[in-house]
Amino acid sequence: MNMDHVAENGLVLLGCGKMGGAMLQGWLAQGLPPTSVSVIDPNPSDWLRGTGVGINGDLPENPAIVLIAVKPQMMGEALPTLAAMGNGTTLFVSVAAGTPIAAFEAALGAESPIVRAMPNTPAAVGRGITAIIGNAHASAAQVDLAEMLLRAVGQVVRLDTEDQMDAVTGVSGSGPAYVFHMIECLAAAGEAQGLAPALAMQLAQATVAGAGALAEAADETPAQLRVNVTSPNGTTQAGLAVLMDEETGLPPLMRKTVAAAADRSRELGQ
Ligand SMILES: NC(=O)C1=CN([C@@H]2O[C@H](COP(=O)(O)OP(=O)(O)OC[C@H]3O[C@@H](n4cnc5c(N)ncnc54)[C@H](O)[C@@H]3O)[C@@H](O)[C@H]2O)C=CC1
Ligand SMILES: O=C(O)[C@@H]1CCC=N1
Repeated sequence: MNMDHVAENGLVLLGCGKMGGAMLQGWLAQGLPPTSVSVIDPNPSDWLRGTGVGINGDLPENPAIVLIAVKPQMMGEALPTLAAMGNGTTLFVSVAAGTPIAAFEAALGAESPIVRAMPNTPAAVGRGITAIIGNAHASAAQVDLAEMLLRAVGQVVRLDTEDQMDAVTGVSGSGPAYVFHMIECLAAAGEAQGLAPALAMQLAQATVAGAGALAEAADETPAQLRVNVTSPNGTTQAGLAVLMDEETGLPPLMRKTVAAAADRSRELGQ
């Protein structure tokens, strides 16, 4: 099974908001024909209308993949729509935070192949990372198919157990928001030091993007890259003394942040 299988048999996207849209944008950019995509969404965006995909029209009888990207809170309403789809070969892939595989098996039948996935929005520019795990009825070929589809929009990692998904959600699913907030805070701190807002934002944005690119490209660890910036008794050392404080700095704050997101993921799964 490959992308041609998806193009031939069709992909149904249930919910095309920020995450569904980010992935769709990536797939279309990778050459998935818009005519092979059918979106179900009561509130299609202008961007979606301009893509040429099918919107709220006829659905393929046995699509290769049904991708579920509605809010976990909307799942109760959305699942009955799904139950009518697929014939045992259709693979269901859910990106919903919290919602366990068991909830889909209850709605779709325990024999349905299901992959639970946690992507993130950098998928829109092909730089996402998605963690996946299949249920007992997802064949190796079907998990491979999900991986191939998601690899079109970034990296893919496979999990050993479903309960890892809560921590993954706290780190990489929600993670882009932490980084965007860091850009906001860095820019605001620059303004507090007298820089004009636009200049402070340009410096903050380029610094985070550049540091991310360097961290990915370099052979050194992030810890070594940090040391490389830090001259003895220099400016970085003074700044890091605040940021790295084990009681008031980023380490306890990041632990609390990721724990709160992971806890919320567990809560959504109840
Ligand atoms: N936004 C993100 O960074 C990430 C989101 N997710 C997951 O993706 C899912 C969607 O999240 P977002 O895209 O952020 O939300 P969103 O609110 O932007 O998109 C949800 C979409 O579902 C549509 N919708 C509502 N009811 C529907 C129904 N009954 N049938 C079909 N479509 C329906 C809405 O019109 C909307 O376009 C959630 O389950 C979330 O946990 C996962 C990883 C990252
Ligand atoms: O905030 C949320 O619940 C979703 C899941 C991960 C990122 N956004």
